[in-house]
Amino acid sequence: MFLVGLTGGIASGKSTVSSQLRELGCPVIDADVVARKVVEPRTRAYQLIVQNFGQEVLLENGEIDRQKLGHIIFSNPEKRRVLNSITHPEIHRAMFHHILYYFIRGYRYVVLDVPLLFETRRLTQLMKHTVVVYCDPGTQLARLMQRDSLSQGEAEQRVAAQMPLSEKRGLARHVIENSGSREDTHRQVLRLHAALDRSMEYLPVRVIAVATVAGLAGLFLYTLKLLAS
Ligand SMILES: CC(C)(COP(=O)(O)OP(=O)(O)OC[C@H]1O[C@@H](n2cnc3c(N)ncnc32)[C@H](O)[C@@H]1O)[C@@H](O)C(=O)NCCC(=O)NCCS
Ligand SMILES: Nc1ncnc2c1ncn2[C@@H]1O[C@H](COP(=O)(O)OP(=O)(O)OP(=O)(O)O)[C@@H](O)[C@H]1O
Repeated sequence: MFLVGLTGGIASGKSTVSSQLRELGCPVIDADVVARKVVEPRTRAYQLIVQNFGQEVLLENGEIDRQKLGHIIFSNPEKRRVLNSITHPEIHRAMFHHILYYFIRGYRYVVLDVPLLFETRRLTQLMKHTVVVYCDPGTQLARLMQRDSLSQGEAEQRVAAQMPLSEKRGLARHVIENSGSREDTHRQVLRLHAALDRSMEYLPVRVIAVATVAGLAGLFLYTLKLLAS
């Protein structure tokens, strides 16, 4: 089995691409969904968030007020670092369990939709394929402002909280250009899907080498035995 890291910038179109991949039958693990699960009330991360950010980041029903916490961490790098240090280990652990589930079910590869993939070197090293969903800065800002009802300043702050998208594009093995229409993106997703299906990288090179040598040795011994009899 091999892992495919799908990443990009905030609102660059990762969810759009990952849902198209899901429709094609690919298993996808969405880090944003996992991140919501690991901070549910009574979890370890939840308790640490309340300890570090106070009761004021809770809604009346006791859940985390994501909007409020978002406003705090996107305008303060130190607070963002604290939240990341609480949530990221839990997110990675939960994602590992999801990967194991797909491995046991016999999937050849799994797509991990992780916004901060390249910001986490350890995670990047586990990926056989990396895919960046790119869109131009103007389109990214406009889509972010519209989707999350943010002012231009707030949207710019959120974009600035991540590695520049142009830099991520330079690090990726595959790039999906999502500044145009969804149909245009879908055509690229079909090509990516075909490339992943063709990829033989799930076969560990060492296993193939050992199997080949063992096969050749067996054939050699068998031939010797035939000649001797
Ligand atoms: C700040 C929180 C509460 C805001 O929640 P909200 O529901 O409004 O947004 P959501 O979780 O859907 O995230 C939207 C996007 O924001 C960006 N983003 C989220 N967290 C971060 C972060 N710590 N640093 C930079 N960008 C981030 C990502 O591009 C993500 O796709 C939430 O994002 C969070 O708990 N973040 C910390 C965990 C994390 O790093 N998640 C990203 C996946 S690894
Ligand atoms: N090709 C496209 N044409 C028009 N709108 C698009 C296109 N791709 C994405 N969008 C819209 O842009 C917004 C951001 O897209 P999406 O949610 O897929 O991004 P994302 O990278 O998953 O965002 P985030 O990381 O912030 O959760 C959404 O409102 C989506 O509907």
